[in-house]
Amino acid sequence: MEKLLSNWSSAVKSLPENYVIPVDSRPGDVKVPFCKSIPVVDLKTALSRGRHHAVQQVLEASCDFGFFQLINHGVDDDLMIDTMRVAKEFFDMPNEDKASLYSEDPNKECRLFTSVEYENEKFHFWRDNLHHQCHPVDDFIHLWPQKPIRYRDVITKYSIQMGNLSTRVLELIGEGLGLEPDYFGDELTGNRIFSINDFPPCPSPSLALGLPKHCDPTLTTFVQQDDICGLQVYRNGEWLGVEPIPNAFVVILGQQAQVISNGKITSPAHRVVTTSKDHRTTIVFAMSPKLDSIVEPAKVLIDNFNPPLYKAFQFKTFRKTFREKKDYGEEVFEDFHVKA
Ligand SMILES: O=C(O)CCC(=O)C(=O)O
Ligand SMILES: [Fe+2]
Repeated sequence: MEKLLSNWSSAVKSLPENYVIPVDSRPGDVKVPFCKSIPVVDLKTALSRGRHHAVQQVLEASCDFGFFQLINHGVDDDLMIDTMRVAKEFFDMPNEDKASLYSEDPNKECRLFTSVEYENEKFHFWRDNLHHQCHPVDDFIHLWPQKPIRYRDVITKYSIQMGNLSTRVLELIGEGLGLEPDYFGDELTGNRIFSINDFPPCPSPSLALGLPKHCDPTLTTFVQQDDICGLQVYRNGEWLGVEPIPNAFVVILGQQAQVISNGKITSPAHRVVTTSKDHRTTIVFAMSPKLDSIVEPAKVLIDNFNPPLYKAFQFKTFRKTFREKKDYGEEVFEDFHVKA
C-alpha cells in the first residue's frame, strides 16, 4: 500500500532512481504533436447514412490504424462526467479508505495496485490503477469499492452502457469482416474489466513513463481520457499524440482482434507519458474472451490463399504468455504464430 504513488508522489522533488526509464525507451524532451490523421468515427452520423456506411468506416479505422476516436456513440455525457468524477474522488480518498483493496496478486478480481508488475519489474511506471471485473455486474459488485458511496451505482450504469457500446462496435467490425452475426458472443466478450488509471504529476516527465510501450491483450479497449494529454500511439516508427476530445472514447483494438481477423487488424503499440504539473486520470473499459474460451482466426477468413497466421489457443494460455514475456505484448505472438 505504501508503494502507491498517491501515498508519496506529491512530497518528492526529484524522480526516484527506480522510476528512471532506460535511455532507449524514455520519452526525453521531444515534443510529440497531436496526430491529425487518427480516424474520428462519428457513430450517429455514420449510421444515419446507412448501416453499410458505418460498417465501412469502423472497419477501415480498425484495419488501417487499429485505433480510432469514437464520438456521438450514445453513452450519456452526464454518465461519462459522473464516472470521471467518481474515479478522481476514489484516488483522492485518504489511504485508510483504499487500503483493503491493495493487492499484488494479478489474478485478484478487484485490486488497487501501482505501476504494472511492481514486484517483478526492473523499474517502475508512474501510475496507480484500480481494476475490477464488471460483467455480469451482480457477480462482482460485492467486491467493488464501497467508497465513494456513489461508486457502485455509477459504475454499474457505466459498465452496462460500455458493454452495449463495445458490443455494437464489434458487431460493425464483425459485419465488415464477413463474420457470422453472433460471432462475438459471451464466450469472446464475457470477460469485462473496468479500470481507472491515475497518473499524478511527475517530477521528471522526460525520464519517466506512465505506462510502457505495450499492446493490449484484450479484444477491445475503450479509453475515456480527461482533458490532459498523455496517450501516444506508435505507428511507422513514430510516436503520435492522441488529442483528448471531450466525450470521445479512444478505441484500441486488442491482440484478440488481431488473431480473430487473421491479421487484417493490427493491435497498435501505445504508451502513456506524464507531465510535471497536471494530474491525469483515464477510465478504461476492456472486453476479452473468458479464460477458458478458444480464440482462433475466424474460419470464414481462411482459405487456400489465406492460411491461418495464428494457432488456436485458450485465452488463459495467451494471457499467461503475455505476462511471462515481460515485454508488454510485443513478442507474445512468437508462441502463437503458425510457422511457415
Ligand atoms: O491511460 C491511457 O491513456 C491509456 C491506458 C492504457 O493504455 C491501458 O490501460 O492499457
Ligand atoms: Fe493499453
